[in-house]
Amino acid sequence: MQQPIRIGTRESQLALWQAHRVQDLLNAAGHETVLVPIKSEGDIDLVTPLYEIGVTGIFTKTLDVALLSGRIDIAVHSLKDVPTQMPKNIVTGAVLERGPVKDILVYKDDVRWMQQADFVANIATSSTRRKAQWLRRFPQHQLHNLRGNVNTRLQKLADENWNGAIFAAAGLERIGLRPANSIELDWMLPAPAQGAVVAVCREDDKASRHACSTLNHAPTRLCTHIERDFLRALMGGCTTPISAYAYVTTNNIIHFNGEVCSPDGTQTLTVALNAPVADAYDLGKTAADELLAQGARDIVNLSRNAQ
Ligand SMILES: NCc1[nH]cc(CCC(=O)O)c1CC(=O)O
Repeated sequence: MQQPIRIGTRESQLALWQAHRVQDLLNAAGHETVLVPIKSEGDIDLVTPLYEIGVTGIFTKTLDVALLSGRIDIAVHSLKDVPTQMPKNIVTGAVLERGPVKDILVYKDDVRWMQQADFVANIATSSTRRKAQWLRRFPQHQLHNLRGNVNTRLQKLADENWNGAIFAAAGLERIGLRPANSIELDWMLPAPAQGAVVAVCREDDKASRHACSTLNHAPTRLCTHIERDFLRALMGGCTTPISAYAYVTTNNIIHFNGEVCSPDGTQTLTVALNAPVADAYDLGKTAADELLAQGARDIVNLSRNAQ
């Protein structure tokens, strides 16, 4: 008898939702599955050599270790948390159809202050990308750090005397926690691969890779590939304000928007390109080359020095 496919997930509510989604899709395709929640960090023996072979992502490391050691067969991640360089021997099994892509502001009371040029709002986010774009638009505002999973962050916002906090719409909507007091930040360019979920497999595990392949959404995979290529080429550690969004229109054209920003929001370079789907695979790289030719390296280095 075949063993059920073991799907590894972190234990946060959002991570569990995403892993259940992968499980439902695999079950619908006729596979037996079991969820394996894995405590992140600390409670697992992280063997040094695994880091040396490139397991680096702070959010994804623990699951990748479990995958490489054979404890699970598939690991489910938010693709935006996955380092652009995948660990050795780990490959993409499927990128699911993308959910909501944009960032939202969850606010207290109201947001009339957004129209008041002299109002000093207190806004919480730990993302350098969100900080930079917010300061570019509202240079007088005060920004505050806000860490933890989305549940923790919502609670902190309720407890603190802030005017609002920034979240990915996908994270809150998936678990049904997007408050009525929230607005989409349509002017904010999202993080590369925001709103996309990936299932990764061991490279040599043909059965799991084959099972995953039916879950793959080709347009999402291509768009997020382009966005992540852009990020990789600009290299950008995870602390650099780099944003990217690619989407397909009905005439099979991919539209790409990318941006690199200084941490204080005063310097920005943007690029907008499009190409037919069939020719778009290297669009992210092309876009990054365009920004590098405009001096993007200097802006990226500002983030390095700011850390
Ligand atoms: N950085 C943490 C993280 N990773 C993925 C999501 C949400 C889901 C997604 O963007 O795909 C979040 C929360 C957030 O950014 O508010």
